[in-house]
Amino acid sequence: MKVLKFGGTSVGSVKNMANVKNIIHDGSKKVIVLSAMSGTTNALLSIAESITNKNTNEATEKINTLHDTYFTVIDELLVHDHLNKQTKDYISSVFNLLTTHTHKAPSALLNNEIVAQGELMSTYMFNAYLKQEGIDSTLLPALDFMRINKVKEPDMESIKRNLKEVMDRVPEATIYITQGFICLDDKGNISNLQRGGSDYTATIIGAAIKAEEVQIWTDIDGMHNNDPRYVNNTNPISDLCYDEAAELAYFGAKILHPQTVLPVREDHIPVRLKNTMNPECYGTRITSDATENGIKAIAAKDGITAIKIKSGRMLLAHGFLKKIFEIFETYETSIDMITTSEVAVSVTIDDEKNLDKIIAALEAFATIEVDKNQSIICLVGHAIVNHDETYKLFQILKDVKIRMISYGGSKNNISLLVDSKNKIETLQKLNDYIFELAHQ
Ligand SMILES: Nc1ncnc2c1ncn2[C@@H]1O[C@H](COP(=O)(O)OP(=O)(O)O)[C@@H](O)[C@H]1O
Ligand SMILES: N[C@@H](CC(=O)OP(=O)(O)O)C(=O)O
Repeated sequence: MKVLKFGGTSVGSVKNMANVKNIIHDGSKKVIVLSAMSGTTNALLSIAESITNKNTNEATEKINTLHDTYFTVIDELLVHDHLNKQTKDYISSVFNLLTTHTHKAPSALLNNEIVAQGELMSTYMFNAYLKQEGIDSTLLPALDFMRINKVKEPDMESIKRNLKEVMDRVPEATIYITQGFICLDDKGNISNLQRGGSDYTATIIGAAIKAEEVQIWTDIDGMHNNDPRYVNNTNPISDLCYDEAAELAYFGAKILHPQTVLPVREDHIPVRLKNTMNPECYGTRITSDATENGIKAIAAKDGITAIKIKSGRMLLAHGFLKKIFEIFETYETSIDMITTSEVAVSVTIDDEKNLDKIIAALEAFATIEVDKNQSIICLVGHAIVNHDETYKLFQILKDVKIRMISYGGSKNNISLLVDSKNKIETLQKLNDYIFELAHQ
């Protein structure tokens, strides 16, 4: 069985939902994972924010605007009277729930419940649409099987058990539809797999049912070799190995949630990235096979803070790095990049929540300099550190100010840290040097 995940754009308009219907309607048994319609998760987060700020009128206005958008889509999507009415009744119940939430005390749990409604609405609507089109499908509520544990990782044993149970209730179904992104936490409260988490839902399900393939359907022809939102002349990559895909996703390639490949790599389940608007295109295939050597793709991750820890006297004394790492461990902050010199260590973090406390603790034995608004630019490719063409990367140094370089941490990754205001220029220049000029 295959697992097919369709993202926000794929279910974001009636035209795209028709494309999804055509893609899935081939008679083979499959699990379909849907995200919320594009824009919905942001709208729900914004409603939650108004509630947190105790601005009930603002929250109500936002709820009403979103409600009208949904009713317009339903009228276009569902021309069958009964299905139109039934779906509007369900969507109204969701918006009534949101309205009751505007009078409740703000909390993280309430926010999670609000943000979960996007996937609940899209799956309900799409299931009704398939019924209207004469296609048999069955809704599998993700909250009946998707669980995370105390450390917010998927609880695979319980997911496997619960999923089997809910699927066994309807063994005759050909198309199972479920919600991406949402889950229950270890206490049974509604939670989620973080932004973009529907990709992760798909591979978790893929691993749980030992799927033959997981397909991530989106609005672009697969993983491009650079960020198409900022760079001209990017191209899709046909094949990636799990390591390469994991590095790119972690370092900002928005097309994939950072954890996507983790659940499936052990069982060698292939992941395909495909374009809902151009299904014939090959897309990208992610497997365990090593691919050709050399720089394959570039991604960038924003919101990075660099911390320079200077202490001439103690730096190379043994135990000094341990002391530094213990501080980051105490404040549950992970380090992305690290570079060292005779007199200083520089590290980067992407979570500033405990920055002040971390600085205070480090200042007890070192001088600290902090640079905010940095971006990590990550170059990925099988064995790139040893490749003949990798020297081209260093041509960038004559044009762009680089704050840190990480080379050799893994054979497949070279990372640069630049000021975020130089990110686009750096990405474009790397694209020109590495992918364009290389072929002239
Ligand atoms: N390296 C990359 N390759 C392809 N797309 C990328 C890359 N980096 C960023 N993107 C962006 O990711 C978008 C698709 O991801 P996302 O918005 O999460 O889709 P969906 O809503 O289908 O889940 C693309 O439209 C593209 O702008
Ligand atoms: N709806 C969630 C989960 C998700 O994966 O969405 P998308 O597939 O559109 O990236 C979000 O916006 O974060």
